[in-house]
Amino acid sequence: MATVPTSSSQRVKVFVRARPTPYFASEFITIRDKVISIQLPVSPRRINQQAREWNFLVDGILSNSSQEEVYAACAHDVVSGVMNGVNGTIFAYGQTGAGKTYTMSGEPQYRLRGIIPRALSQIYNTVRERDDCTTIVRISCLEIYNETLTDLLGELPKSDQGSLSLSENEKGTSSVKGLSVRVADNEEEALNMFFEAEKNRLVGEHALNKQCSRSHIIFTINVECHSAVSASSEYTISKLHLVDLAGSERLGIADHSGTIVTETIYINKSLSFLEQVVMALTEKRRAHVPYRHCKLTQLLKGSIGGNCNSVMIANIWGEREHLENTLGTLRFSERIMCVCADPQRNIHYNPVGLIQKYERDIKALKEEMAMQELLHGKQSSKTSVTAHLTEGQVANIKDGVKNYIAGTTNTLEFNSIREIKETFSQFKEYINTMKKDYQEELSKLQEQLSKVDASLSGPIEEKPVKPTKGGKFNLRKNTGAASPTTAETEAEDYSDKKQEVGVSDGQGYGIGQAPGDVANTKLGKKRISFLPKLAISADQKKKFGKGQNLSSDAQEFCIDEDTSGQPYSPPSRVEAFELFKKGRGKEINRIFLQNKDLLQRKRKAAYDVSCKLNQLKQKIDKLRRKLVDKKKGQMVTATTSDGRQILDSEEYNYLKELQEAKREYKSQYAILEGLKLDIPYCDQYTQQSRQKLADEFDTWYKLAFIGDKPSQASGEETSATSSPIEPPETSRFKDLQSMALLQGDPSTMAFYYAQLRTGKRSITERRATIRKKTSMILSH
Ligand SMILES: Nc1ncnc2c1ncn2[C@@H]1O[C@H](COP(=O)(O)OP(=O)(O)OP(=O)(O)O)[C@@H](O)[C@H]1O
Repeated sequence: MATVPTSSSQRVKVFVRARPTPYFASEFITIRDKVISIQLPVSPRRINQQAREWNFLVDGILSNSSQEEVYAACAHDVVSGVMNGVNGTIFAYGQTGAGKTYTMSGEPQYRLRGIIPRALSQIYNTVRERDDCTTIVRISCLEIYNETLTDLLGELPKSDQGSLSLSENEKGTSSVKGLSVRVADNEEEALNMFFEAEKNRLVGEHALNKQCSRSHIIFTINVECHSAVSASSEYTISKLHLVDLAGSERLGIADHSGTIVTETIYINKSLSFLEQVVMALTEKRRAHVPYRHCKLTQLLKGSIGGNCNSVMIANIWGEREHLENTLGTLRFSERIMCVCADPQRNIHYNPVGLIQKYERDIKALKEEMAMQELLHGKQSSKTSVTAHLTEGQVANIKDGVKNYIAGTTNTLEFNSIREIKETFSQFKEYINTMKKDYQEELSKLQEQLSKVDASLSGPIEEKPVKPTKGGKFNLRKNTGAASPTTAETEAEDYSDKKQEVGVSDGQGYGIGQAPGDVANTKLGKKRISFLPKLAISADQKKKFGKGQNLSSDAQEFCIDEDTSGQPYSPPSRVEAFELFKKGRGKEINRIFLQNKDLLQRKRKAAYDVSCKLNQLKQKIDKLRRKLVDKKKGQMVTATTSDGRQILDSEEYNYLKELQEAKREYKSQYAILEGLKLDIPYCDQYTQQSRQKLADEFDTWYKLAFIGDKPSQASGEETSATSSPIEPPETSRFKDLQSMALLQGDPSTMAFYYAQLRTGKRSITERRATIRKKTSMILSH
């Protein structure tokens, strides 16, 4: 005999409910806690009769218990399990008149309602309490009478209904073709269905019961739960079978006639098949369980034990005349308690989620295979199914590396050796691209520097030249290797021209030895133009006045064909700067404007991309909301009869659009990241060229219009020129001032000009600083 599993959660549970009666055979039936003992009376006609006593241990004995108590003991936990996705079965077994229908359906009074209406109540209470879950409740009710299936909730009257047929899917689960499965949105709707089924069920009169059920009734509640808070593709579908079996008494066919005989045959048959199924289920070694012998066992396949919570209520009628039937019911109880159970949640996946899950599984398996191949040295680039990463995978890795470098993420995930390798190669590619960009920038910068240097007589070490006899200064050109092309060419030119001061070098400066005829710097003497192509007009000259305050050096650079000997004053810095930009500073000004323009374009592009990203974000949010709404809508309508969710074309389009928007968002985000990297870089170049322009202008202006005083050369330093190098604070301040000038605030120039005159800056030092800064940026 099969043994009863120790834990009640691992088997079918049994509760005995005794119908109240004033004639309870207490001398033969004893109830102690969970044990019920039956002692059959000794028959006086039998000899050598052994004492006939049986003890049955069950999960609970409900004697004189209210409907509420019965529900709490037998059904509450099963219904809770159903709400969590675990199937449940509660069925009443017992002889006619023992109270099965009273237990399952109850009486019309609310207080006396049975397990089915109470279960519906518990289900809807739970639905109301849960706001993290969207629940759909579907109801069906089936009657098995004489091996014929009847839909008790069918639209057509019983007489017009064709017979329903049973079918089995590939998993072996039985279903009834054509059975109505109705969605009940609330408790009231569900109770209406229950009452409708009660009304339609077949009831006959029996000697022992005026309202005798001549059929088995299976009332089924399907509960489908979807998460309302997460976009999980997972959901549960569970079913609760509430079964009111026909009376189990073994009545002799001879006791009846006609219809009752047929009914009795069918009832007896189906209940004995049920017993056989139960017996088979308790035998661990038995491979075949005879479910197919009758409709009842076919329909209850998998609902007794297995993965569901099963409870049997054994209804007994404890009067002396029913002792045999009571004994039969308790014996069946004992057997069914040996049926094992392993309750499990019924988790399902919607089709899209399922595809995604399969894709993930396939990917994981491929990676696993690749790892195995690699570990066993069998990696073959052509034969292996995982030989190459897909374009999408490579793009993902590239994005990951970019984000990692930009600091938007701190982790990189790998699923395989190939991904690790690809990540390294993406890093390498990134570094190479950066290196190339920097090299290009470096050569551009060097080119710019050499142009500027050339415009300032090449990479000059400007040295105060010893005053000539006339006390004039010459600029000596350094023809060293630092800027060979321009400088050397020019040096040759100058040697051809005997390096005469005052001969235009095409760059604005006159260089070389001063010819004897310009040794004197008296005003009114003919000078070579410092701005050869922008000769100062007569008006300008008038305005500037005559250079009486100019240094001898400035006088040298200023053109003045007017030899009237009138006093001469320098132009304002604003005016001079305009002239400078068109002449000597043309190239550096062009570079500065070019850098500034590039910076502005990058900033504008970054702004445009940010706007686009915001729009995309809004679109994504909107689509997500639409999908959630759609999903909720689907729960009511878009489901198949077996409870599977259908993805309609609208939802599919939303998903597609969402995917597209996400892809676009990702690519725009990558562009923005690139721009974010570019902007500081361009900004730095703009600042540098701006600074360079300001510096060159200062130098030019001082040399052209103010000049080093001869006293400096002779060692008579003034306070304004006492230090050749400005202290850093002054330098920084000056930088700002120059910037203010360049940013178009000329009204402040007088002030800045005065400030500038307080210190003298070394051009060589400034150039060295610029070069140092440049090399720092490039090596960064
Ligand atoms: N626990 C109970 N308390 C009060 N009345 C009960 C109880 N059990 C059964 N009865 C009464 O006994 C009668 C028979 O009960 P019921 O119809 O539920 O039996 P049954 O087992 O379903 O019989 P059948 O198999 O013939 O349908 C009913 O009138 C019912 O009200």
